[in-house]
Amino acid sequence: MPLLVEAVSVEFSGLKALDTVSLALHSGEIVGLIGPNGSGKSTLVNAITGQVRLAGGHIRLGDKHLSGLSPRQIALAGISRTFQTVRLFAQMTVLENIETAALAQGAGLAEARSLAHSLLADFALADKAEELANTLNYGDQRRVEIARALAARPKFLLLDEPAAGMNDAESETLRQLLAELPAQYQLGLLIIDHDMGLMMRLCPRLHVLAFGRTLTEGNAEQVRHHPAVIEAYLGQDHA
Ligand SMILES: Nc1ncnc2c1ncn2[C@@H]1O[C@H](COP(=O)(O)OP(=O)(O)OP(=O)(O)O)[C@@H](O)[C@H]1O
Repeated sequence: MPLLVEAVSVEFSGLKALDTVSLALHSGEIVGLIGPNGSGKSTLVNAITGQVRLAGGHIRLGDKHLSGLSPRQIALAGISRTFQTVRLFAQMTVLENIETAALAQGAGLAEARSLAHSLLADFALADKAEELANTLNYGDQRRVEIARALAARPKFLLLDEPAAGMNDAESETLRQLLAELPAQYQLGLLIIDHDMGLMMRLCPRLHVLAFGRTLTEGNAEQVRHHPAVIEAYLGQDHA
């Protein structure tokens, strides 16, 4: 059951943040969403999760229409996300952060606890289970966020800049972890990040946005050499 973004447009007081963007994401695959600052990447994730209203187009999970549903309903339908900035419950333990997400999706107490322990083991965070979330180092906090998003047992996971603020070693550890997720948890992964090294190595398919429109889609080699992509990135400070 693919996640389908069909000719989606989003406007903010006249500005077209997204203009007829289409994208398909299947279970088991990783798609990277790249583009210069302000090109509409976060807006696309916000559109999928119901955080912004569509000015046009549709979003579907297989036959089920997601557009028009509330963020909560969309989450319950199987879409989880993380945000650009860390949004953990700072005064809860790492374990409680993950358990809470499982409970919110309807898991029972015992089930939530066992799922949380197994996620912490998968993410090499078991020894941090009883620590307060805000005492963890930055890289660990970002991994707890991904584990928490997985506690909802999503069919699709949308990650908005998970490597932001990470050093090269942390980013490489994250890449290895993310590469395993689609097979390990039977999900499709959509990832936004400005770390082009990470994106090119992690994502077999890249979808490129500029000024709210799709520039191209392809593998790392195709995208890297695409004249319009080179031009779009040359027009800004960093890529
Ligand atoms: N809530 C909002 N209200 C008004 N304008 C917005 C809002 N959210 C985004 N925008 C505008 O929409 C455009 C796309 O923004 P968006 O954050 O989706 O880009 P992005 O590609 O994720 O950028 P970055 O890489 O810097 O995070 C920008 O011009 C931005 O200023």
